[in-house]
Amino acid sequence: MNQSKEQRILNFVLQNAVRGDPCSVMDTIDKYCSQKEWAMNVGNEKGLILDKTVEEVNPSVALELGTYCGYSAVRIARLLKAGARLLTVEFNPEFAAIAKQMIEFAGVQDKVKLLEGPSEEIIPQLKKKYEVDTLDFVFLDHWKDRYAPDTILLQECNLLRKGSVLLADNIIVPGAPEFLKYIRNNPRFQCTNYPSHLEYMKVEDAMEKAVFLG
Ligand SMILES: Nc1ncc2ncn(CCCCCNC(=O)c3cc(-c4ccc(F)cc4)cc(O)c3O)c2n1
Ligand SMILES: [Mg+2]
Repeated sequence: MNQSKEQRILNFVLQNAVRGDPCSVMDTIDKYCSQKEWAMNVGNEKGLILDKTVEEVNPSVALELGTYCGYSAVRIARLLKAGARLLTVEFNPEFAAIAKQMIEFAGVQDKVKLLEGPSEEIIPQLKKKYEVDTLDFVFLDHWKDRYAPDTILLQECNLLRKGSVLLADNIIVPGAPEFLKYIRNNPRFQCTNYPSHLEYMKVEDAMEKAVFLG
């Protein structure tokens, strides 16, 4: 049974990155995906926008929707202060298994909780099952047509507080037009667009930051 692309990415990291060094893991994934096989990690250019946003928010509780191989989970977790945690949601069991190993190899497993399942099922469980009060930061990187309904669901579940920050990937490619329409016309959010490029490509992409005003 030949390996999946995601298994090849993980193996390349296990063989070439430095165990316990998150930056080494990120750089090794970026090297593989820019030189050998493209993959939908947020990448280093949009990754810097993610870094700046996480550093600005300095979240105690962060949520990521769409873990994939764990690249952005490692990227976010490495910046979290002592005691802070990242909950990351992935519904593809094969990707979740890869991400778990990636997160452990990077040495950030104590800060990350990987939740397997669709966002629409996990979000309503966050308060009771995962002891979340409110979310300081949310990174949206899952199905692009789930960005808007899940933003509504987060509000319905009282998971956002005044100042909670959402950051959405892929605003241009693949695109999240319904989310943009919803969030930019909603007076309860203050939006900022960050032009960038699709990971590992010269194609234009962008990220959108939305601060919940309460
Ligand atoms: N509801 C729910 N709950 C939990 C979940 N966990 C996973 N999923 C499903 C997520 C499926 C992957 C999402 N990501 C993307 O599709 C994506 C695509 C591209 C891209 C592709 C081809 C191109 F030619 C150009 C750009 C680039 C990106 O940066 C992307 O993030 C879930 N869904
Ligand atoms: Mg993405």
